[in-house]
Amino acid sequence: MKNQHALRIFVLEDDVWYGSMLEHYLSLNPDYEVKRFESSTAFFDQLHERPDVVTLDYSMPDMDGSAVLKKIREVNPDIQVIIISGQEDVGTAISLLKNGAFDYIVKDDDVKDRLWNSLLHLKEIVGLRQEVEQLKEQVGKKYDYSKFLIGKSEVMEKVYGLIEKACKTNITVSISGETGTGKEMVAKAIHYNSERQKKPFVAVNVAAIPKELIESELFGHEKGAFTGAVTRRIGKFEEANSGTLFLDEIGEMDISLQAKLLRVLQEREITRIGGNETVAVNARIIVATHRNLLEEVQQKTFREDLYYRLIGLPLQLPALRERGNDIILLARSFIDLFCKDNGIEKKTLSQEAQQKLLQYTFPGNVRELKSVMELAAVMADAETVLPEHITINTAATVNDLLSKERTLKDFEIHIIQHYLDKYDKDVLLVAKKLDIGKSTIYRMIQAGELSTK
Ligand SMILES: Nc1ncnc2c1ncn2[C@@H]1O[C@H](COP(=O)(O)OP(=O)(O)OP(=O)(O)O)[C@@H](O)[C@H]1O
Repeated sequence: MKNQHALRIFVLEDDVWYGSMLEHYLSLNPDYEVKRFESSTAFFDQLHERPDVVTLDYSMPDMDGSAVLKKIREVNPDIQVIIISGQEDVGTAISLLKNGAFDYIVKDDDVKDRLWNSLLHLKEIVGLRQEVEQLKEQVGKKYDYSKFLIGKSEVMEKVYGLIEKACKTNITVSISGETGTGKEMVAKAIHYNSERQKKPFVAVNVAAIPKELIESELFGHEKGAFTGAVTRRIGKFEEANSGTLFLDEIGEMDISLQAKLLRVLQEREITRIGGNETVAVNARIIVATHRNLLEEVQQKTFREDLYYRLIGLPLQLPALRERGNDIILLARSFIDLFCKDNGIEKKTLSQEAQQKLLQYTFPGNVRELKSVMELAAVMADAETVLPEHITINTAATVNDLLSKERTLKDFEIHIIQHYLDKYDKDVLLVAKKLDIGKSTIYRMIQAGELSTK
């Protein structure tokens, strides 16, 4: 069976007897896989197999040792080379070591021992290097999904799976989700974990730019293209070249501009406003919307052809209220972050405060939770955040309540809960305000449908 962690050694030695001796000797170590070559030509033919180490006879008849070393380093600088030389020549040895040889061993009586020790040393280095590579890979994974994006719920795990797929190719990604669910963060996670990570990530919020300016913002303009265009300006498409262009709130794009965007995406080139020259576009596109674009297509406010161009890999971000215990993970992380940034002592989240958070529907999603937790960290004087430190914007709850389709029973529960929250859990007052029997409320509390914490 092949030993996955074996050190792969190529022995390049024209002296058959000497080479066989080295091959036999090194093969005694079960952690070494040894291959022997008698000519440089045969050796270079097999170099694509990427040995970890080469033991190189300095005086090969078909190519001199320095040239072999140079060529190996050009092909793959990770391959370590141990020179084995018939003569002790300090000048040559130094020059070879300077040029990247790992060791220089003279063919004398000690050659086997020295080679053995040198390889042990090297194996340690190669092992460490592999370990570093593996750790880097793990850190890389952690970087995107746990440092940036917090959440372990099943729904978020699915999102991570899609992000991983999106990172591997240039496919257009369309992210949808309510406001504050982390659409921009996801777009960044994709960019910074894709091959384009070292190139620019350029975000444009389509809704935030006046209609008249968006075209020049995206495609740029030439000097004098319109009043106020005093200099030539490149647009976001050009700025994001080789990188990623994130078009946020794409559903807000004016229908006439949609036609222009479609043309750019089809032809992969832009023309700056007022210009004739075309410029190739190589930006990866990620779009986001809080709207249901398919509905917009049906209502003819979004072009169907553009919709199909942009849909690519659809990634639906769940609302915070669908992420279960992620609310607590996020809440804790926001408190920690806030305390750290402001140099105040760490605070913990009491059980009751956690319950209060879990009962709220967070229409503003993660963004809202973040500001609620920052305020809570300020309000809590001691080291524990209690329910009274958590200020929930009840007006938003009503809006959210009515904007969602629910069963009548669900509406009932949410409305009564909203009133209980608003009136400090005063059941009698709530019963009076809603004109319902207090026993109805008590029964629902007992059934666990309502909370008085
Ligand atoms: N999973 C997450 N982990 C940590 N922080 C998050 C997460 N999701 C969102 N956030 C934070 O919530 C805030 C809102 O995120 P972001 O701006 O990405 O949301 P959005 O969906 O793009 O919002 P909008 O719809 O308003 O454009 C940011 O401060 C972001 O750092």
